[in-house]
Amino acid sequence: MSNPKYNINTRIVKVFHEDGNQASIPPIYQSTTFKADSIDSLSTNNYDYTRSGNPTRTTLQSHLASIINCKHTWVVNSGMACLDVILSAFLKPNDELIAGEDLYGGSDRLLHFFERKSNIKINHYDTTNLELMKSKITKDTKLILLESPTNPLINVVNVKEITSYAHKINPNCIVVFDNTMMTPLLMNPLELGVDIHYESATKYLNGHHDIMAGVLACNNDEIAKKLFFVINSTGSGLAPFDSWLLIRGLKTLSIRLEREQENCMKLANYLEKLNFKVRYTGLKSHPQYNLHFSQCKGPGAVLSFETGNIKLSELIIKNCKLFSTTVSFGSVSSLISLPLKMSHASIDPKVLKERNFPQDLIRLCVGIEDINDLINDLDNAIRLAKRELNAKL
Ligand SMILES: Cc1ncc(COP(=O)(O)O)c(C=O)c1O
Ligand SMILES: N[C@@H](CCSC[C@H](N)C(=O)O)C(=O)O
Repeated sequence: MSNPKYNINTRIVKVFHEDGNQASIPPIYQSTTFKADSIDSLSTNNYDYTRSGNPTRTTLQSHLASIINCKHTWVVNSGMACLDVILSAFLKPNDELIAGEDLYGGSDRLLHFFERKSNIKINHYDTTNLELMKSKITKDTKLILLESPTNPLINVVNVKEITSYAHKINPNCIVVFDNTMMTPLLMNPLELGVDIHYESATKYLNGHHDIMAGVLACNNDEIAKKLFFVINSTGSGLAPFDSWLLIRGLKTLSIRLEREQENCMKLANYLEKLNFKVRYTGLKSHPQYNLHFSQCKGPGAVLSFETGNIKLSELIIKNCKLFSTTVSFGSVSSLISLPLKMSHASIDPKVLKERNFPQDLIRLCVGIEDINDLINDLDNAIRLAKRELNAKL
């Protein structure tokens, strides 16, 4: 277990490492092989091949264990690789899995790939409905995948209640939590009882949209071993240079998030005043505001809003200049997107319709820019969009 002596804001900056040369910053071990001491042993520090382990990756993993305050972490080459490793490690044909109805599009796509390929039974339910969840979890439920707040509908799930109920019904049920939206600074899913916490480090943890990475965390030795087996066997461990960049990016996580949340809150208030239906856990109008703050320390910096008209939404996005039109979130710069056609386009349109996915939903991922510039950009885009829409009528 990591040393909890320092507070989290100190732990994210203080990287412990030893390289033999007293380098202040952990070096990049850009080497695939490590010389063995003899044919019967590995190198002095137990490395032989970077797929199995690399000192830069080890430094990052220990650093993340200290931030998350957990026993084991593994870093892999994307958030989706985390889910792939988990499903490969724990599911076999005919196993039953429960997941949310509005989980991230890429997760939905991967689950259904496993369903077709390995005959896993996947049931999607409204994970925000605790009673419904309790009625669906059985002793045959092998794995539950939760996300909160969900991307992009910003629904909140009662993680502690669902997890303890699942463990009561089936002590071997693995509850997995995707913490990409919150990061370890705002939420600690392992403390809420989940078995595996994973997140896309491509987002907030790295924060600069220049690497893909994923983090897996757990406290159970057996689970950690099974995860490592797949990572080592398939070679999904994060490369040394990307590990080094992630160590660097992590150091500013706290101050980035602070500013991003502050900006996001102001944008949410601005949009709510314009009478858009705004989904943001920082707003008292969010129906699960209290639940969210009972399990998280902050609202995060992703909001979504409905304009009531898909054309209007498209025109708003088109007219933004400072907000880039792109998928992803968690970067220092602000982004705008239409999830239906972008991040969630991998879900069958028929399924999205069945799940009442709002077609006009705009997602904002808020960065650290000056808030006045962000509000002006959006204000200008909304004004131009309304004018263009009226001209077309
Ligand atoms: C909530 C969530 N989980 C997982 C992922 C997957 O992460 P990555 O893109 O790093 O594979 C994403 C986005 O891609 C996401 O939004
Ligand atoms: N074309 C990509 C889309 C990635 S979406 C990335 C991110 N999670 C988001 O929510 O914006 C794909 O096919 O996965």
